[in-house]
Amino acid sequence: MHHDPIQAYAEQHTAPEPPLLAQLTRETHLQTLLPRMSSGHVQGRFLSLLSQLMRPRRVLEIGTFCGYATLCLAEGLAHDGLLHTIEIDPEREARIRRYVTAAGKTAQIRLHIGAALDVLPGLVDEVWDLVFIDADKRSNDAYFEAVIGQVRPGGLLIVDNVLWSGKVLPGHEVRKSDRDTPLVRAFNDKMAQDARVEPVFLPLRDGLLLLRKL
Ligand SMILES: C[S@@+](CC[C@H](N)C(=O)[O-])C[C@H]1O[C@@H](n2cnc3c(N)ncnc32)[C@H](O)[C@@H]1O
Repeated sequence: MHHDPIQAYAEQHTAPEPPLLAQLTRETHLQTLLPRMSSGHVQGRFLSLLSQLMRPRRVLEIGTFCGYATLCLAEGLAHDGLLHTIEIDPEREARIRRYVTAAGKTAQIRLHIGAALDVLPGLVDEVWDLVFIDADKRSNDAYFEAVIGQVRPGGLLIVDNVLWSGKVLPGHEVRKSDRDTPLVRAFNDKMAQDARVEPVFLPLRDGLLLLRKL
């Protein structure tokens, strides 16, 4: 995890990872095939910071995986706040619930197992303060369009992996079989022009796109 010296330096000068999250990272590396999908130390503290600055009443996460970002985004919830998180893979459920319980957040975190576009219609009455889009990347636009009408003005959407390992850059040649890269690119380009949001593209880790709803 510390092969990149800039990453190591950033971690050493960021608030420490809470012990429960360090334990979740270890377990994710030992027990899952794609541990890199999980948010890590610096990105996690950044999500926590945004949550604590905003004090959101309603948070939505699309793509839970092991629940690392879920716990970070829940750190700043208002006293009556709720976080809804959606994960398609039922094999993730037991671990997520175990860590939500260990964090003492069972009353504040609602886990939905299912495909995001099937679950979201059941959440149409919510008004989102903070949304984290981090599921199948080719669907970024579908998730954005599904939720943008429910984000309050001044609310924030965060989209992860918008650098897509650098494959979005103009110089990168996209293989014919690669259906994701053109869609990640198209979504990023659309957001740079979209009058509904003010975008800030942060090259943190695999790229975080911050979108403030106007
Ligand atoms: C990058 S991981 C999420 C990481 C997590 N947000 C974090 O930062 O720690 C993406 C997750 O989205 C899930 N996923 C993929 N397609 C989905 C869909 N259509 N609906 C909901 N979840 C989906 C995958 O099973 C995977 O666990």
